[in-house]
Amino acid sequence: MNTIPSVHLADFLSDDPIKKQKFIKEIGNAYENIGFVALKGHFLDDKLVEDLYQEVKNFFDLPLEIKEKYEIPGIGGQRGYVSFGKEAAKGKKEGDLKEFWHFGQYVEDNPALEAEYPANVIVEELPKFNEIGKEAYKMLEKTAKYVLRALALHLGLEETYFDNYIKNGNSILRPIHYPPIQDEPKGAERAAAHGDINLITLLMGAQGKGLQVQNHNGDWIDAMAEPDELMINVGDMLSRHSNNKLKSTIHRVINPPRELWGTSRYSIPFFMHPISDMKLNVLENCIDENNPKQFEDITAGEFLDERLRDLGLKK
Ligand SMILES: O=C(O)CCC(=O)C(=O)O
Ligand SMILES: [Fe+2]
Repeated sequence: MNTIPSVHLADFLSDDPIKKQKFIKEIGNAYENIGFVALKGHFLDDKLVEDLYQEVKNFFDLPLEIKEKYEIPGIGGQRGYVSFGKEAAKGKKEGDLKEFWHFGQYVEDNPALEAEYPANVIVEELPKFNEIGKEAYKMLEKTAKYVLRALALHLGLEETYFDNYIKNGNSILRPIHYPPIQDEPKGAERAAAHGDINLITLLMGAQGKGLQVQNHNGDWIDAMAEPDELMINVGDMLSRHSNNKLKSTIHRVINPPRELWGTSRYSIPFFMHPISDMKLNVLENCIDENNPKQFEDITAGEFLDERLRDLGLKK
């Protein structure tokens, strides 16, 4: 596969069982091959998308000493600001050429989870940034819920299998700013090759060149979405759970050619995580003679901890 297939969520939400089945088949095939789809028909309207980009730009435009007020020690960068160069891809020593922000779950009716997660960080200078971030978080979470319902059916599970694991899940919305490049990056990239940690990722901002995905042959292919599409990919948690039936594909963000070094890139991934108690143990119906169990039993919380250490975000 050398292109990213495009699917429409309206098919899955349709009353017509043939359309619904078509969506499941298309996304299932895409995830068994390239691991990525571009999705139309998500729940973010144009105004929300526009406001979100504006607020994200406003935030990253703040002076560094203000942004640094919101960099909270001791929480593995899981909420608030993470400054330039802090995160390095697993196995890489050069930090990525990016700064980012994390909005976390807005827990409802669950004091235990509220106590477990770090609190969201509020930017005093930009009240609208906090509001719009929350609204986008909710709409992306809702979109992701339906995508996971389709994948549950594709995997031969109950349609609502994931619902209780993702309700109040440890999901994260991460606006990223890749600033203009000043000096020769010396081995550093905007985002070095990596697989995502979580169940699925919904990415806003893949409209310009930059994101590349590695196919079966090891070739890097450009992954670009239309203006009304989200790029959605499988993360390592879902790959483990499905015994790698669904593929968590390695991807990266390359540095622009020199004549474009002066431009920023903004992208906004939503990393859909379950609650930390979810067992990622390989599903029985994904194991057979030809596909023996490939992964050790582990919970989502344990797996996340391990990976935050690999990224240099947690000590
Ligand atoms: O900026 C992008 O387009 C992709 C970012 C990404 O892959 C990530 O943050 O995991
Ligand atoms: Fe990623």
